[in-house]
Amino acid sequence: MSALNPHDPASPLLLEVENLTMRFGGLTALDNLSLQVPAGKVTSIIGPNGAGKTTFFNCLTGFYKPTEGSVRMHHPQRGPMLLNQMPSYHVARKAGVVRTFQNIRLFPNMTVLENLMVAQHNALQHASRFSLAGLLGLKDYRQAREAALEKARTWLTRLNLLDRADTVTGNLSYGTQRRIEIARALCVDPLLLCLDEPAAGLNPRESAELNELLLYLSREHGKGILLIEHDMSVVMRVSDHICVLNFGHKIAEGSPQHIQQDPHVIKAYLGEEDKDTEEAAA
Ligand SMILES: Nc1ncnc2c1ncn2[C@@H]1O[C@H](COP(=O)(O)OP(=O)(O)OP(=O)(O)O)[C@@H](O)[C@H]1O
Repeated sequence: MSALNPHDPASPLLLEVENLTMRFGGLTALDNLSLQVPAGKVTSIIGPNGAGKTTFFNCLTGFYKPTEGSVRMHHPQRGPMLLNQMPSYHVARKAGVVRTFQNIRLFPNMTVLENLMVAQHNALQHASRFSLAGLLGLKDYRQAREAALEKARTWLTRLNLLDRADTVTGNLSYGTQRRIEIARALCVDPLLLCLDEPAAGLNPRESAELNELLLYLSREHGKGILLIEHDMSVVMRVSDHICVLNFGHKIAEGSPQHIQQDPHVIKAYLGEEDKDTEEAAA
C-alpha cells in the first residue's frame, strides 16, 4: 500500500504536506507549505531564526492544529492518515511519526535504560490490560517487558551506548544525551523520525558521529528522517533533499549542491548587499 514517490520510485513516499499554513493572530508562521518526504532518506528543513521550522514540526506531530492545509502520512501497512486531524499520541503510536525536541527532554534522574523503558510505557500498559498484571507478574506482561528490554538494549548497542545503560542520564555529556534521545525515539519504532536541531551543542567529533548515525538509520533501517538543523556541516553531509524556509515561506528546495548555490537562499542567510554601501566602497 506504499505511495509512489514521483522523485524517486525506489523510495516510497511517507509524508505529503499540502498547502500547510499556521497563523498566530496576525503572524503567519507557516505560509502555504507543500513538501514530500520519502522513506530511507534524510530531508532537511533549514532557514534563519523564526523561519517556521519548529512550527512545521509542531503542526505535523499534533502539537499545533494548522490553520489550513493537510499533512498526510502514507503508512505502509495502515494506509494514508491525516496527521492534522489526529491527537499527538496517535501521531506517534498509530502513524509512526516521532520527534525529538530542541532542548533535551530526558528524565535526568533515571538511568539511560529506564528512559528507554518509559518510552515503551504504552506497549507495556496494553500488555497489562491496564490492570495489576505487572505487579502480579503475569505471563503476557512479563513477555512484553522482556521484549521492551530487548528493544532498548538493541538500540543502545547500535548507538554505542550499551555501556551507559545503567548510568544516571543527567551525569552524561550533552552529546551522549542527544544520542540517548534518538535511541529513545527509536524504541517507539518510528517510520518517520523528526529531529529538531540534534547537533546543537555537539563538538566536531560528536557531530561527525551524528552524521554517521543519521545515514545509518536512513540507509540501513529505511527510516525517513526529517531534520531541522542550523549546523550546515551536518545538513550538507547527510541530506538527500533540503527545503529552505524564510518567514514561513518555502524559498527553495533541492539537493545540497543546488541549495548551496541558490541566490534566494544566499540572500536569506547573508542578507542583501546594501547598494549605497557598495557604491560608497567603490
Ligand atoms: N505559539 C506561538 N504563538 C505565537 N507565535 C509563535 C508561536 N510559535 C511560534 N511562533 C512564532 O512563529 C514564528 C516561527 O517560529 P519557529 O519557532 O517556528 O521558528 P524556527 O524557524 O523554528 O526558529 P529557530 O531557528 O529560532 O528555532 C516566529 O515568529 C515565532 O515567534
